[in-house]
Amino acid sequence: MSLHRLAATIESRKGADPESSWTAKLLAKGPEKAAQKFGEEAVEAIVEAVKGDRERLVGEAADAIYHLLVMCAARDVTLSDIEAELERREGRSGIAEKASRSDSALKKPQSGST
Ligand SMILES: N=c1c2ncn([C@@H]3O[C@H](COP(=O)(O)OP(=O)(O)OP(=O)(O)O)[C@@H](O)[C@H]3O)c2ncn1[C@@H]1O[C@H](COP(=O)(O)O)[C@@H](O)[C@H]1O
Repeated sequence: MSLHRLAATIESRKGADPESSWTAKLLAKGPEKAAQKFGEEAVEAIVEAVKGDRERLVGEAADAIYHLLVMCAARDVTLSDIEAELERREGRSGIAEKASRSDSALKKPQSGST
């Protein structure tokens, strides 16, 4: 299933019957619960990555991505919003981005300094 199909399914579950849909049930519990579930699933993926179990990591990564999208949907952040942010960053190395952040931190006056 493509991420866009998954995101559209999640969106369609807003207001659906929580008895028939896990997504609707989770969304009905609010953004905090969705965030908690994403945290749990992310930790499970981390555990499998550290252990090096490739097959289980695939499963946990899928759970984590699904729960990340539900958490974002609960705050009305769409996959398109995330893609737009990724596109904005495209072509800019993470190393250059980090360097520009530490440059600006150096230029920033320290709090309490005169
Ligand atoms: N990708 C997923 C997906 N990944 C994980 N899950 C569910 O997420 C839940 C999390 O598992 P847990 O073991 O943590 O759940 P739990 O222990 O019952 O939860 P707690 O009581 O601990 O809170 C399980 O019930 C999984 O089935 C998912 N549920 C749905 N989807 C996708 O979303 C679509 C719509 O699903 P429904 O909204 O259920 O129709 C499906 O067709 C899938 O494509």
